[in-house]
Amino acid sequence: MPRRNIDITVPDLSGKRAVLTGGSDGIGLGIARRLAAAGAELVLPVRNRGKGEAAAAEIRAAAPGAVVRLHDLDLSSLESVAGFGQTLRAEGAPVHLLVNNAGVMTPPERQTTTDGFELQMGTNHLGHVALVAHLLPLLRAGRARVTSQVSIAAAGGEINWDDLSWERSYDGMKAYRQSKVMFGLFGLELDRRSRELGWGITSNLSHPGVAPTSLLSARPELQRDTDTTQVRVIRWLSARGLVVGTPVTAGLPALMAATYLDSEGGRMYGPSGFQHVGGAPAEQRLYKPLRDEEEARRVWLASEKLTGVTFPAPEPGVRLAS
Ligand SMILES: NC(=O)c1ccc[n+]([C@@H]2O[C@H](COP(=O)([O-])OP(=O)(O)OC[C@H]3O[C@@H](n4cnc5c(N)ncnc54)[C@H](O)[C@@H]3O)[C@@H](O)[C@H]2O)c1
Repeated sequence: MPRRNIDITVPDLSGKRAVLTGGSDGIGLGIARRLAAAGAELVLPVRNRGKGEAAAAEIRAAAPGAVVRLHDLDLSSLESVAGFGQTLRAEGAPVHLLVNNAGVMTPPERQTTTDGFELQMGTNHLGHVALVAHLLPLLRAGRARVTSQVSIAAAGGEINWDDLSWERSYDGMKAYRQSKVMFGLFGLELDRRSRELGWGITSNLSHPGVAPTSLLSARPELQRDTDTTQVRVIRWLSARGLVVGTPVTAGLPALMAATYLDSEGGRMYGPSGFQHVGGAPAEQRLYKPLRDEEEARRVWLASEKLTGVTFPAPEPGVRLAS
C-alpha cells in the first residue's frame, strides 16, 4: 500500500490532557500534532527547550488553537523526572493519555545516566518507570491510557540480569534491545497490576516499525552492524520507498493505542506491512520476550528497586492473575 494512504482516524480528544515524551522530534512530533489537532491539551516534557519551542510553534501552526505546554524533563536523571512529576501533581489536573515515546539508541560507546545506569536502560526504561510512578495519582484520576513505545528490536532481546548496566562488557544493540524488552514487560505488568488493584489505568505497547529519524540517521554504521539478509531486503525495498514508514506513519500505532479509548489494555500495536517495518497500524501478537509474565514481575520489582520509586503493592501472598 502506498505510504501516503496509511492513516487512522483519531477521535475527538477535547477535554483530555495528554502527556507525551520525545514530542519535539521524529515520531513523537507527528504524534503530538495529531493529539493537538484532535483537541487534547498537550503537555510536552522536553529535554531541549529550544527544540521544544520550535515543535510547539509547528504544532500550533498545524492545529490553530492547540494548547501546548512545555516542561523540562531529562529522563536520564531521576531527579529531573521527580521534579517534573512534582510540578504536574502540584497543578493537580488529571492526565488522560500518557505516551512514553522518548528514546535513545546505540550511543557510540557505553554511556551512563546521572544515576549511573547504562544510558539506554536508564532513559528508555527506568526514566519512564519513574515517570509513571510520579504521575500515578494523576493517571488514576484520569483513568488514563498509557502507551509505551517499544521497538522491533525487542523481538530478539534478552535481559542481561547478571549485568543490567553492561559494566562488564558492552554491546550497544544488545543494551538497546534489553531496554525495550524491560520497558515492554513493564508496560504489560502495569496493565495487569492496574486491573488487579483497581487503578483504572489501561496500558498498551506500540512499536513504530522503522522510520528515518535522527535515532537512525545518527548511526549509519548500524546498517553495517546488522547486515543480515533481512536487513538487506528491507534496505533494498526502503531505497525504493516501498516498505519503511515515515516519521508520521510510524507514529500511528502509538496513536491507535493511546486514543482508541474503548479498547482494552495489555496489547501491542505496530505496522502490519512487510516484516512489520512499515504499513497500516494494527494490533499485533506480542513479541516472544514480552509474553513472559514471570519475567515481567521480575522487571517490575527490579525497576522499583533501581529507581527507588514504589507503586502500591498487592496484599502479601496475592498473586496477580494474567
Ligand atoms: N525511528 C525508528 O525506526 C524506530 C524504530 C523502533 C523504535 N523507535 C522508538 O521510537 C521512539 C521515538 O524515536 P524517534 O525515531 O522519533 O527518535 P528521535 O531521535 O527523532 O526522537 C527521540 C526523542 O526522545 C527524546 N529524548 C531522548 N533522550 C531523552 C531524555 N534523556 N530525556 C527526555 N527526552 C529524551 C529526544 O529529545 C527526542 O525528542 C523511541 O522510543 C525509539 O526507540 C524508533
